[in-house]
Amino acid sequence: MKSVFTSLRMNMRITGRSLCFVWNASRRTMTAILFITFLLGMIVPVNTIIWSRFLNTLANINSDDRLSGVILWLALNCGIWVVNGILQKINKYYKDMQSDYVNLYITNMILEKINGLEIIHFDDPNVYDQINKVNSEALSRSISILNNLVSILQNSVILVGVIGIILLYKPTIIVLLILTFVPLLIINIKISSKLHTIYDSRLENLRLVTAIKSLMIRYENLKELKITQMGKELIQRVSNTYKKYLSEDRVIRKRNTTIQTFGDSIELITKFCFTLYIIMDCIKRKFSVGTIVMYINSIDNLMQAIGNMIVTFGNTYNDNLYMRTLFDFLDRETIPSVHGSEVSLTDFRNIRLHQVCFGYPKMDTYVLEDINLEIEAGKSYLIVGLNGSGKTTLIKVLSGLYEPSRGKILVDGVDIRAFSKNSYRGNFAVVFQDFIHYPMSVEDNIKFGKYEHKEHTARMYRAAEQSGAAKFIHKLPDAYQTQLQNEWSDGTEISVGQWQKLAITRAFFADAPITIMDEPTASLDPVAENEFYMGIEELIRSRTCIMISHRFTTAKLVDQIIVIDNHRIRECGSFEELMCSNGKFKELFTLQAEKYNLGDVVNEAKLSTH
Ligand SMILES: Nc1ncnc2c1ncn2[C@@H]1O[C@H](COP(=O)(O)OP(=O)(O)OP(=O)(O)O)[C@@H](O)[C@H]1O
Repeated sequence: MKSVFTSLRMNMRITGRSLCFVWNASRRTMTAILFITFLLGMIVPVNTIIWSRFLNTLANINSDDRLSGVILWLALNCGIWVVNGILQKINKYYKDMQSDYVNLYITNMILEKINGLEIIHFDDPNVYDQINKVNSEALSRSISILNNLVSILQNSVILVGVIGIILLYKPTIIVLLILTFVPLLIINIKISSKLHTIYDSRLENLRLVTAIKSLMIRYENLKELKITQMGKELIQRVSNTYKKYLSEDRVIRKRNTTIQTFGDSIELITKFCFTLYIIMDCIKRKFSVGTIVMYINSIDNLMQAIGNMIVTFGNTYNDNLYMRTLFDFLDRETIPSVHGSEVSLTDFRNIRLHQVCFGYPKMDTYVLEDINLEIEAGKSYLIVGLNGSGKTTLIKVLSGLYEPSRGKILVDGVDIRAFSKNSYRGNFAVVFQDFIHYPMSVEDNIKFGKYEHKEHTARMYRAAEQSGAAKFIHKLPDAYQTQLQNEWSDGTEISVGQWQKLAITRAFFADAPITIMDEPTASLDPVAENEFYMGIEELIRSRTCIMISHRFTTAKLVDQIIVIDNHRIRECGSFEELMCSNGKFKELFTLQAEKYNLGDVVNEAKLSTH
């Protein structure tokens, strides 16, 4: 019993919060809907009375002068239906508009929340399930919540009206009728709850199916899919998942249809019994035809209103299950990225990582262990190490995307936890390995590096010259205005290396105090790579720059090389120092130089270190 009350209280709380959402989405439209719905609800009992008057007048007709009374009641009845039709149409218009407003309101809140989440939240698969659910159902739930609200209001008004009429006749009928419907209400709620649990358990698998479907229509995936001919296998996997649920759904639907048919039959039999009782009783008490019809219609309306209310409560319960997920998601605790003091690194002296350890969630080992490192303003760094050694993780921690699990990061002695995350991150321009391909124009792809400087078009041209992107951009159909990607009208596809040049240009455009590039030349041809490094010499000298690269030709350009091995910093020093120390860097460098037949470079390095 206690759990029923807890559940009821929780549902009422959720319904209350949902109503606030609907109300806040557009108060004006909602006021119009409430007013019209109230009028529509009033029409039913009023019309019942009018119709009974009409029948009574008709039954008593015995001279011509009574005909005008009949016509009047009939005209009133007709007028009510016309008004009813007009109000229904106006209400539909407002309801459609309000559903859109609610959808927009909820979608905005979801997106704001997603935007406010930290990367660490996205390491949890439950977050994806939650986001997928709240996103995909936002529109249908907005419509449903609104319809339920309107239905509850309209049926409440009808109930009050017809209960008023029936009270004049026999109050006990109302109690009996309501009792008949209680089991139906419970069955309805049970069905909704069960369905929700079943659908919730499918979320991750359905998300996977959606991921496979979108994978199959992504342009960059097509070539590999055609060569490997894995399309059929992917279709099979999608189809198997659906088939599994289809057979589950068949059983559920069969059972629900049986229960609902049984419920409907009970409802009809109850209605027949009450109608029969009223007719017999009214004849015995010598009531007029109009009055008998009025009571029968009232019972009919009352049953219909209660039936509607039950369906609506079932739907509301269902919506509440969705809204609970939504509210849980919106209430997820996040530290606002603007929390803390502002920081600008335009004239910082150093950033120090002090005994920093970091492990991703769900991992019981550290990816970075005991990192002690000093990044000095104006110097350039190269981070090298084997795959998976923790290089990218180091820059994610350094740029404030993840907080260290242990240890601290200090800017000129001040712990970065004192700064607002947004403000601290704003000091970095980072070219990640998996940079974004914005489905927009070249100009947008560059200016998104620092959109508050979007008016600085000369800076965009300069950045494109520095990165070496300007040459290919000029050859595009609309140069900087060219829409990128084939899947959009007038879209142009560019090569992987050209995308990379755009990502680099974006970082240059940002002109941040610290520039970080993770494998910036991975997709560039040797000429482009050479041009790139010649082009960035000035950049490297003019600001703090950190690069990650497996190509050791970069090593001589930078002030310091940081060697990460097995999640720890093993060596740190200039090219000459590391070549002297006969450590990991020299081993890797020699290996690469020999492989690419760069013997001269090795010899030169050997000479310069002696
Ligand atoms: N989001 C994540 N969640 C869990 N583990 C992760 C995550 N990102 C990376 N890792 C793990 O952390 C380790 C270090 O990854 P990282 O990307 O830092 O390596 P890297 O040195 O940059 O490698 P590469 O040279 O291949 O780019 C790897 O073992 C990787 O599997």
